[in-house]
Amino acid sequence: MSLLVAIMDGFGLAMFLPLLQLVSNGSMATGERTGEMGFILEHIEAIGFRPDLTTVLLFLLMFFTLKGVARFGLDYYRVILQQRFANALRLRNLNLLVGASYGKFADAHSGTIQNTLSSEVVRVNQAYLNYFQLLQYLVMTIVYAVLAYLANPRFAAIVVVGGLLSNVAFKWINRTTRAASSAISRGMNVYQGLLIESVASFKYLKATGLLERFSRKVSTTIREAEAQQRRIGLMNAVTYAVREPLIVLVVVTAIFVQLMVFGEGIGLIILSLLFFYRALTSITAVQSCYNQFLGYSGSIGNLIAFTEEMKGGQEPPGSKPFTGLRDRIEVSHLDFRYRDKQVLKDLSVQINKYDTIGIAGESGSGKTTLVNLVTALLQPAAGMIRVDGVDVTEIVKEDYRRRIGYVTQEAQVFSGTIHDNVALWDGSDKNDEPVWEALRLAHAAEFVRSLPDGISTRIGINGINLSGGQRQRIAIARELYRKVDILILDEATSALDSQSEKLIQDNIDHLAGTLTLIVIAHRLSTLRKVDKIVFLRVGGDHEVDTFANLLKSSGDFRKMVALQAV
Ligand SMILES: Nc1ncnc2c1ncn2[C@@H]1O[C@H](COP(=O)(O)OP(=O)(O)OP(=O)(O)O)[C@@H](O)[C@H]1O
Repeated sequence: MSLLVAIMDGFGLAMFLPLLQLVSNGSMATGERTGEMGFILEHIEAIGFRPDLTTVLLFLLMFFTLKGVARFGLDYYRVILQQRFANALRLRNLNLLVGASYGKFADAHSGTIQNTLSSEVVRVNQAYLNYFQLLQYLVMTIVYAVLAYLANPRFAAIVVVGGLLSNVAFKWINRTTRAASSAISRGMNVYQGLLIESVASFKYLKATGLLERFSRKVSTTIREAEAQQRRIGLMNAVTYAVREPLIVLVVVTAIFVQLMVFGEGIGLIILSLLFFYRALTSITAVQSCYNQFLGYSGSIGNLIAFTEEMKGGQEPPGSKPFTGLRDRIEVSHLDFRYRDKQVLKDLSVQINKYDTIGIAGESGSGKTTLVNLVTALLQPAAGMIRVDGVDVTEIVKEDYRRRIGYVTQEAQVFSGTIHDNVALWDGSDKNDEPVWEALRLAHAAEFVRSLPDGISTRIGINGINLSGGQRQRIAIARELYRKVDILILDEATSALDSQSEKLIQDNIDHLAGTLTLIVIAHRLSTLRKVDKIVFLRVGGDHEVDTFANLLKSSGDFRKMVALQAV
């Protein structure tokens, strides 16, 4: 399409020569006086048109109309492609993020993820636009150069020389822009990270007066990025500013050489100059597109690095089907370490279907790590976890995890109504009963009923604030609604008052036997009735037994229970 735009434009411009001649002499010159471009007129005459003013004007109009049509197609198609490109980019990276292993995700910098998936995609899209505009202008430059060559080979040589000269001037500008662009991308990663952290820890930072210090760090990063952005702006401004004088310089030189040195006629000079002007405009457009492209090139590097990083950290989806827990989860001789820090050592425990298992131990002893291994979020260094006899790492992870409920320490509440939060937008808007049932089981029905809009009350961001205990009860209700096989309560009762904790405790007792429960608890009293307790110590030592037996056999356990009873 670029080719078509340039050719139609070239043909249209070529019509000015016979027009000039008609106006000044009353007749058209033919042969070498029109240069090699004479073939256009010859063809027009060959198809039966008289070489007069009307024909020339009509064809002039037609060529420029066709150019307009081609230009429309070109621009519109580019927008479509650009949109498609941006979407493909977003979806591909989103899929990579979804498929990434938990370990990879935990190691990644949240600012980088956020920045890459939001601003960097926009910047890369802009780079894409500049890149294709560059190609477009490059095609045009070639066409105009060819037309200029056809009109007068000598001029074509000057176009090439002019282009090469301007290239030297732009080289330095390009280098500076590229460096500034990389610096911006790096700065934006830091900025987004700081922003996320200050939003997540807003209450703490505000209450302790540390928000000031954080915001100072954020503003320094912003200022640095701004300085780099200014450099890019300066380079782009220079590119634009020197463009015109540079073209005029070449044009003036060309006129001078043509008139004074070669004694060329004015008509052909004007036609050649028109092509020159177009070719040089295209060349400088190529230059400025390239410089703008470089301005975003840091983001391309950033995005590619992110994509490669995520690609390298993809979780194998697993191949063995899973339709629900039938018999047991068997943890055998499990070893796990974070780099050189041993967390679990030779741990074996059998979790039968419908069992309730407690995991206890001091802070940092590996309770959460054990659960992450059971849910196959982490891979053991040695040993194995078998689910109904199948290695958990080989099971189709998605199917397996769909059967797992997880209530974490920071109970997840999403921005939406209570109904949305329990049913997670599963399309059951009309039917409230199963949601109420789950709320009842989680002992949340009563407080939900007292809310201004009941089950339709908005919570989370832009909604009402819930207490820590209420959030956890909503989170538990969500898992009960999903009818999972395995429910993991990770410190689920830590934010509850003793009355609510008793209710949840009752619920655990009530749920016990209806699904497989894994309860991580700081308060050992919660684990009094469980079938088995995995008692962990920092460094990997552990004991697995019932509450009563541990009281007898383990001095540490006894001490912890005694301390908590105080
Ligand atoms: N992604 C990680 N990289 C490196 N070390 C980690 C990582 N996650 C946890 N650890 C370390 O592994 C150890 C076990 O952590 P884990 O969160 O499993 O303990 P926990 O018993 O659940 O602790 P708490 O009761 O405080 O929640 C801790 O020393 C922790 O610092």
